[in-house]
Formats: sequence, structure tokens, C-alpha cells
Amino acid sequence: MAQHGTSAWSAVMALARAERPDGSAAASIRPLFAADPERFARFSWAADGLLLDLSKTSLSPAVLAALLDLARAMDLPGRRDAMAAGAAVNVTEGRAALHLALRAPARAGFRVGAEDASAEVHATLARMREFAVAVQDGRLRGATGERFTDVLNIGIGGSDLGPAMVARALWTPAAPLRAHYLGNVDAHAWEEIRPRLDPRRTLVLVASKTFTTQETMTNAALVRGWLAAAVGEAGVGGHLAALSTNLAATAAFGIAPERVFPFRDWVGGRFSLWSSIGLSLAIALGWEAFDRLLAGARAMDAHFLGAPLEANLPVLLALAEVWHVDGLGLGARAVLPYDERLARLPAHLQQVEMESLGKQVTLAGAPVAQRTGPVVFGEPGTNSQHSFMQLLHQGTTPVPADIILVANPAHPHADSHRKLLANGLAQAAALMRGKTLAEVRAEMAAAGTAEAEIARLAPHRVFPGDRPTTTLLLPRLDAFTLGQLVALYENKVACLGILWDINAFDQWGVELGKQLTGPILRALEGAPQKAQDGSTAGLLAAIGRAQSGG
Ligand SMILES: O=P(O)(O)OC[C@H]1O[C@](O)(CO)[C@@H](O)[C@@H]1O
Repeated sequence: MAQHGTSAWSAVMALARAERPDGSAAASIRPLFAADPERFARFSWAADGLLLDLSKTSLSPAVLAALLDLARAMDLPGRRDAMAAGAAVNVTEGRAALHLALRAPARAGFRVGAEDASAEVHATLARMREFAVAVQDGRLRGATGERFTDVLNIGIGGSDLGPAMVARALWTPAAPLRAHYLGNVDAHAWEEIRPRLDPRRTLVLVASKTFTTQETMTNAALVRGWLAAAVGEAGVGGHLAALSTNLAATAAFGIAPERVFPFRDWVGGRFSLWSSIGLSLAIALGWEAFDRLLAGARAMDAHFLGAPLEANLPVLLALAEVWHVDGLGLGARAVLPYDERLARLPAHLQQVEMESLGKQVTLAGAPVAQRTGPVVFGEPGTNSQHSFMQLLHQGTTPVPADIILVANPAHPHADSHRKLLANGLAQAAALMRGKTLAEVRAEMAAAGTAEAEIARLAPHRVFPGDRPTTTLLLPRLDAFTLGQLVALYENKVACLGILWDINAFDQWGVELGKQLTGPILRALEGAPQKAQDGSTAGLLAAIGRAQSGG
């Protein structure tokens, strides 16, 4: 298999350094359109109605061919198939990464060793469905006999971001229940949600893969007390359910086994939206919506597993990222959904991508020879345009952007939607085209600006251009297309793990902070302090003084 420095990687890197035959640099985009009137058709692909346009990147036919060679040299198809076959691709934890099984049909026959993963997934899905429908039709009620109107999911990271993002995208007032998501251990979060809830009508899901996460357990205890005060200690159990892999811990917390919805350790937290971690969605949005979400992801998985590399959306998205990160040295990427309903998508993708790809050693534990995952951030358009887009247009750090467009809105305001789409398309065009000094000067002269003013202002008005964007176009945003979109990014992440030869499925980088929290917490509780670094000790003392009014 090719490692960085071997021929397939070298070929990509050589193209990144090379000038093209027409004299343009590897990062320039505009000449590619001039050279090929068919560029859009050649550099855009679709899968089940979802369109991926990479034409506004500097991928040339030669670069794409070299990247596809790299994918073959890294045995992307073989390693992708091994992942789907339940191999222990998460080598540091000795686990499979089989989230594809969560959205596959029962007959798909996914296995992890001797375990029939598909059968297990579908047994849990059947229980989730029964539970969700019973809550919705009022067969399952709270301790005081009232119907549940609200579901509160307590979880953090992968046990929060995915479901919260989907609920934000798909919830409408016609939905069966309202959904709320409590993640942060900062009790201001709980204080913000609490006034919206009536404990007698609230169903609480404690969502935690490990069921040991400090934030979740703290919030669960807080909310449990709130429930007990309203419905009595004996009634609390009727308001609780758990979503977890740790059945011993859910039992110790006092959650009845029939209210525990399990999943297995081969589901990574950031890929767990499709497991019982999605129960809040099945309850609040309805089973059909959850089922369609799975169907959309399933369609994307089928495409990922079956389409040839050169027309495979997750593969192409990953190859473009390799080009940007390694070839062009661009260490960040913006996610700009031009759809307010996708407001939480950047936050979800931050975890999916950065927790997966923020790695510095190969699978074998050697230092990586190339850059790995970029910083991911984002905000819906058009809000982003009035915030950080200035830097993307004129800053000294070019940042590739994913622009996500939805052709048909779910509202009747056609004028607003046309303006939204126009803005998204215009941002991508502006980033690519830029504006030269000569163009600025000509524009200002045509507007009658005095020469002195032109000389003073023109440099400020220049846009370098050649800044890459990737456009994703959805026909509409619904449960199916959202499932496709999220699975596209998940599968892209798996591809990048393979291309960079890193483990995309562990997250050791979160451990040190957790470890250090213990002694610092004890110090805040007043116990004799363990030796802290000078800054932490100073800050602890300052907090102490501020808390005692000093
Ligand atoms: O579901 P759990 O076990 O509570 O973990 C929550 C999150 O914490 C992390 O382990 C990181 O701290 C994530 O990977 C995970 O999604």
C-alpha cells in the first residue's frame, strides 16, 4: 500500500507544485473553465438526486486522475469493503466501525465476528418504534396519567449533536412532540430549557454510549431531581429511558431494562445518530421521519459501496479535501448551508470530521507524513456573509467552503428563497472569480471616481479569487435528503481515514482534558490542591477570590 512519499502521493504533490501547460498555477480555477466549456458537466456528479459540484475547485483532469490513482494505491475500495464487512478498522480500540449497519435493511446481513449486527439493529429498531408510537398515541404516559408533550434528550457530543441537528432541521409544529437537547454541564443550559417543560408531561432520555460521561451524568441527576419533585420518587421511572451500550450502568442508574435501548461498541459516538441515540427523533418527529432518515443514509451507503470511484460522491469529496489540505496546504474548511434549518449541521460536522480526522499518527503509530483533518467551522448563509466571509474573500488564509443549497423550500415565500439561492451562488462565484486591480480601477473610473480616490481605495477592493468551493445541491430538505447528506459526510470521513492511513474512529485526544478535570474539580471543591501549573493555580486562586467577593 502506498505511503506518503511513494509514487501515488508524490504524483499528487508534484501536480500541486507544478505550473499547468497554460502557465496557470495549480491553485487557479478560472483558466480551467476557459479551457473546458464542459467543465461543469465533467466535474459534477449526482447520486439519487443529490448533486455534487467540484467544478469551482482547482481540480484539473490530471489532478483528479492522480487523486484517483492515490485512492487505488491506498486500496480505498478494499479497505472500505473491509469496514463494511465488520473488520476491526478501529485498531486502537479493537473495534469495527459499522454504523452502515444501523441504516441497512435486516436482510443486509452485516456481521461483527460471530455477531449478527443486522439482526440486533433491527430488534432495537422494532423496540424503538413500539416505544415511540406508544408515547405518541398516549398509551405510554407519565406518572400522573398525562400524555407526554415533550421529550428531553440529555447527552453530549455524539449523543447530542446529531439528533439536535436533525430535530432543528425537520421539526415542524405539526410534529407529534417537541424535542429538547441538554448537553452542556453548564446548568445555564438546563435553566434555559426548564421553564419550557412541565415535568408531568416530559419524557427524559439519558443518551450516553458509555453512561459515564461527567456532563451527562450530572445533568441526568439534576433532571431526575426535578422530575422526582413533581411526580414523586416512585413515579420517576415512568419518565426515564436510556440509550446506551453500558447496560450495567443504566441499571445502576435505576432505569428499567424495558426502557433501555442499547447499541453496540462498534457504533462510534459521532456516527450514532442512526442508532437508539436517535430515539428522540423517532418520538418527536414520528417514526416515518426517522425511517426516511435511515433510508436516505442507506441510499448514500449503497452508492458509496457500489459506485465506481470516479463517480463516487464520498470518494470525490475526500479526494478534493486531500487536494486542498495536502496539495494546496489549506488547513480549514467552512460549511455554509444556505438553509436556516441546517443551522446545527456545521456543529455536527465539526465533531464528525474533527474528532475523526484530528490525528497525528498513522494506523501503525508512526508520525503522519502529510497534514490530516482541517479545521471545520460554519454558519448558515446568508448570516455567514455578514460575519466571517470577509476573511474568505480577502484574507491571507484561503479557506475552501462547502456551499449547501436546497432547490425547493418548505415555505411559500418564493422571493426570499430566490434571494437566498442567489446569495449562495454569488458567494461561490465571487470566491472563484475575484476582482483584479485593473477591473477595480475600471469600475471606479466608470463610476466617475477621481484618480486620487481610485489610487487610494482600489487596493482595498481587490479580490484575489481562485478560492475553491464545493457545492452540494439538494432538491428539497426532508428526512431522506438529510440522511443522504449526513451519510455523505460520514462516508467521506471514512475515505479520508483510509487515504491518510489514520484511525478515523478513535478519539484519544479528548482524554487528557478529562483526566485533568478531576484534580481541578477537587481543588474547586476545597480539597487540598494537587500541584497545578502556575497559570491554573493562579486562576484557581483568582476564582476563589472572586467567589468570596474579594
Ligand atoms: O455518549 P457518551 O459516552 O456520553 O460520549 C459523549 C461524547 O464524548 C466523547 O467521547 C468525547 O469526549 C465523544 O466521542 C462522544 O460522542
